[in-house]
Formats: sequence, C-alpha cells, structure tokens
Amino acid sequence: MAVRPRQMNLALYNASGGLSVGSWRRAGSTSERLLGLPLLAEIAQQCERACMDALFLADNVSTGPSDFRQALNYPQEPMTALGALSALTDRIGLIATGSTTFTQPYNLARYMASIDHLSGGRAGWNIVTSFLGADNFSAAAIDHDERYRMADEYMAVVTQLWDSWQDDAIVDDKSTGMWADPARIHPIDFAGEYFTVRGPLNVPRPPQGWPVFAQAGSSAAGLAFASKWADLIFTPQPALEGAQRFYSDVKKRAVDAGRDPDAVRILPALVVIIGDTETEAKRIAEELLDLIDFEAGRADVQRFITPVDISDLDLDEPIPAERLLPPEQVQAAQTRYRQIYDRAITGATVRELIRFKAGVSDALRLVGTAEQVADVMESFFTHGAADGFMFQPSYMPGGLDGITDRLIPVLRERGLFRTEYTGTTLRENLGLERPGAGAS
Ligand SMILES: Cc1cc2nc3c(=O)[nH]c(=O)nc-3n(C[C@H](O)[C@H](O)[C@H](O)COP(=O)(O)O)c2cc1C
Repeated sequence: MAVRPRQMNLALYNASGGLSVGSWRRAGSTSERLLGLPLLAEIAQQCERACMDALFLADNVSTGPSDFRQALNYPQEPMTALGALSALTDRIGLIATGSTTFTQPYNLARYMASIDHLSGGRAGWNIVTSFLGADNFSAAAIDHDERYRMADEYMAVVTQLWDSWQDDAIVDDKSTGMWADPARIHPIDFAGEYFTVRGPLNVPRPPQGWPVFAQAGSSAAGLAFASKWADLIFTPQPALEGAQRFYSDVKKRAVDAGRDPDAVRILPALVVIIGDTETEAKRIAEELLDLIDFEAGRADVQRFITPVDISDLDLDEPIPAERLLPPEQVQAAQTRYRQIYDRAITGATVRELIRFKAGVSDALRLVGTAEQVADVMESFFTHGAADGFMFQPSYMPGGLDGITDRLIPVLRERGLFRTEYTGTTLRENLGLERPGAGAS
C-alpha cells in the first residue's frame, strides 16, 4: 500500500470581524452581518471548499462593556453555532471552545455528543480552563494549577460518560421492541474530588467515540494536561527556534504519557496577511494599524494584562511599575501576560502597548505573498516545529480569501496539503484513531 506523504493540518480560528483590533472598520468588512448564521455558514463553507481540517470557534465567558465597543470575535455561544453549522457543512471539522471551570461535565458531554451525532462525527472540543468569569457563574475564582487538576478529573468524567454507552448499544429491533439494549448502557458512578456523576449519559456514544480534543495550555500545568489529553495543540510561537523547542518538548511529554507522538498534532497559530505583492501585503498591515480605536485597543490589552488595571491611565503614560505584578504571580494566562509585561516593565506607554498588541501578535505573524508565507510554513513543517497551523486572518473576509484562494493552492503545488477529504469524520481526516469503548 502506498504510504501517504505527511501533510499539514490546517484550521481556521474564526474571527468573523477580523483578528486585528480595528479591522472590522475596513471597507468591505462584514461587521453588519456578524450575528446571523449566513456569515458563519459562508466562512465554514469556504474553509470546507478548501478542504481545511477544521473551523475553530473561540469563546470567553467574561467580557466587559468596553469589549463590545469593537466587533467582538466570538459573538455567539460556540456549541449553539456548531449545531447550526452541522446542517450546513458536510466534511469540515467543527471545534467549539468549552470551559472545564464553568460547565458541568455532564452538560459538556451532552453538547459535544450531540454535535458529533448531528454532524456525522465532525465535532471537536477546545478544552479551556477559565480564571475570569467566576462572577458570572455564582462561583469563586480558582487558582491556575488547581483549575488544571480539576480539568484532569473533568476529562475522566466526560470520557467515561461518552463510554457509558457501548458502541453496539443501539439494536433498533422492531420485532422485539428494543431500540437500545439497557444491558449495554452503564452508570459510571463517578465520585471524585470535584465531581460526582452517576451517569449514564442521556446521549448515545458519539460517532467518533470521543470528540477530537484541542488544547492551548502553555504553562507547566497546561502543557502537562495538553500532552496527556489533546489531539490538537494550539500554540503561539513567533519564531522557528522556540517553536522547535516547544514541539520536541510536547512530543516527548506525549511519549512519556504513553502516547504515539504523531497522534498529538501541534498547530502554531499563524496571523497572516497575504498580498499579490509583498508591498501590497505590507500596505494592508499598515492600514490595519491606522484603524485602531485606542479605547477599544485598551480593552484588548486589558484582557491580556488582567489583573493589572490600566483603565485610568493616559494613553501616553507607561503603566506604573508598582502596578505590574511579576508574571509568576498572575493567575490568568501567564504567557500572554508576560508578553505585555516584558514591554510594560521597560516603560512602554499604553498607546505603544496597544499598537504592539494589535500589530505584532504573540503568534507567528507573516505578511507577504502566498509564496513567501508558504516558505515559512514549509520550513516550520519540515524542521520539527509544526504539524500544521491555525490561521488567524487579520481582517475579514479578504484575509480568508488570501488563505483559501492564494495560499492553499501554493501549499498543494508543493504537496503539503490535501486536495480532497479522505475521511468522513474529523478523526479520519486527521488520521487519528477512534477510541474504543472503555478506552478511558
Ligand atoms: C490559538 C489559541 C486559542 C485560544 N483560544 C481560547 C479560547 O477560545 N478561550 C479561552 O478561554 N482561552 C483560549 N486560549 C488560551 C488557552 O486556553 C490558555 O489558557 C493559554 O494559552 C494560557 O495557557 P495556560 O492556561 O497553560 O496558562 C487560546 C490560546 C491560543 C494559543
């Protein structure tokens, strides 16, 4: 049998309004359509025509009024949105973000199992723990590492719930009057430190067994969790060398956890602006910086630097040093915090931090022609730094057109990306095994 050459896994981080903070103001943006289903469906279908592996919907359960001054990038609850997209797409994977801190595992297991059934086996779950948002859930904030301990127990619960129905539980026998065989459906009687769940789930086992797991932890606790559970790992890696270190570290951790390293796919986030010429791409990048609304940009930076408050500062003032907590004391996303902190501690003004955040990204950022962008992607892919990428287009819809109409054809010419889907489920398209019942 011919061995298929290794090819990239490509997903889109959907930011319907564009990822760059002012990009929704650009002529041609679709900001007036952000809330309905048609725009989301068009984006999913465009990615599907390009045979991308998955569409990814981010989520954040803690927002303030100023977050909405600019088009917010996750205006719908993602599980609900995926339910609708299941009906309007056939092949592309559908990944929704769900929080292990604020969603009961029984609920999450139902949502995901249902999306997997509705979509014919295309569901994925981006597993996040949440620091912010406790005040929306009648709960107290939980420290960083404890959130991951809780998430680990959470995974035991949801996987047992998905396995609580044997694959052969549905017999659909009209002659005996038995649709599902109760002897093949089992309570889980889970009693842990954080969760007590009797089970079984009230939804049959998902077509994929378990949905595909995505994760983006970058702290020590986050990485240990991702290496144990994730099929896809999203990571911001601005340069090749750091990405290689991350890649080999995670693959080694996966091996140490008893996993096949190829079954853990590492997808650096890729912020991309593609032009017909390099000059055109750079012009678009400059244009986007000129569209920044600095008050919205302040909220954007605030999200990364919480709990340090910058709401009262003048735009041309630096953050007073005494307000800056050392990164290791920060309970929110430490890597993101550190990125802003490193500049703030050397005296960058709030305005400079906003431009930095809007224009540079913590991720790999490529501005150029399709060939130039493909060169860097290929180099990451062939030099042990990536198994694929999660695209983050700086502006929409043109940013996505650049990916599907210009970049992907170049990747295909080089044999780096598929020309058609080979499977029907997301696991099949990724070449990942389906967990057998009882695999937990
Ligand atoms: C590409 C990418 C997408 C992410 N999407 C989300 C998201 O939708 N919701 C969320 O709460 N966190 C999201 N995160 C944050 C991660 O879940 C994680 O908390 C962060 O990378 C910090 O790692 P740590 O939790 O190990 O400290 C994302 C991170 C990356 C790199």
